[in-house]
Amino acid sequence: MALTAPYGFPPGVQYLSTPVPSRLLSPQDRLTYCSPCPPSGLPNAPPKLSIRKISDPGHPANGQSGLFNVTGKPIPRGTWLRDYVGWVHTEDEADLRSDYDLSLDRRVIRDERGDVVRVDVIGIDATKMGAEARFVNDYRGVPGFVRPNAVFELREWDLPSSTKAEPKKGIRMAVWAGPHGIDKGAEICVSYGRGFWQKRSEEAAQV
Ligand SMILES: C[S@@+](CC[C@H](N)C(=O)[O-])C[C@H]1O[C@@H](n2cnc3c(N)ncnc32)[C@H](O)[C@@H]1O
Repeated sequence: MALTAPYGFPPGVQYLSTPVPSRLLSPQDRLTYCSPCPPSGLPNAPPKLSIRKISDPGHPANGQSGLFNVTGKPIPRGTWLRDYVGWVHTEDEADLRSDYDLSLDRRVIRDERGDVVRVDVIGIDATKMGAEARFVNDYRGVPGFVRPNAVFELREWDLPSSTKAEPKKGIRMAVWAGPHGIDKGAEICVSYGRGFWQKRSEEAAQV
């Protein structure tokens, strides 16, 4: 069944409910990061959010879009808001210029002595495909914000094939209401981390 994209979702971007794996992802990683999550696997019912065009010259993302709380009331702290879905890929496939790519998971691979052999990074890019969470802006410079009101954090649930002897988890990167909750009508803003903006200013200096 074709999914209906929410109002404000760009027609050129594929609307997803479930992350799409790169062909280079291992069968195990596909299962972990790209299995569909049934409604019973969600931490709470999805609160009503809306993608809105920003038309405030004082907003640093003026002219772009953002994601807003339209539940008509504050959203309590710790509420699950949305999963960050997109194209799930290996580190080598990361598009370093992407505005929608984030690190989904890091796995430390050790040898039999316990020494670190390498760290595998799994990324998720919502440039060409994604859902509402791709519209979450960074709080820096946004009028009224002194700190983010939401956070990125992993969540997991038991896959249907999971047993006590062999537990199997599905994992998603998700956006959650921060420790002070989200005010009625407020934009949902996270921190992308200083690294994101540092990289930006280095790129701008090279132009
Ligand atoms: C994941 S997208 C966020 C959604 C984006 N506003 C849109 O309409 O598609 C990340 C991009 O949003 C913009 N952005 C987000 N937060 C910002 C901020 N605090 N200041 C300036 N630009 C911001 C930057 O262009 C950044 O590369």
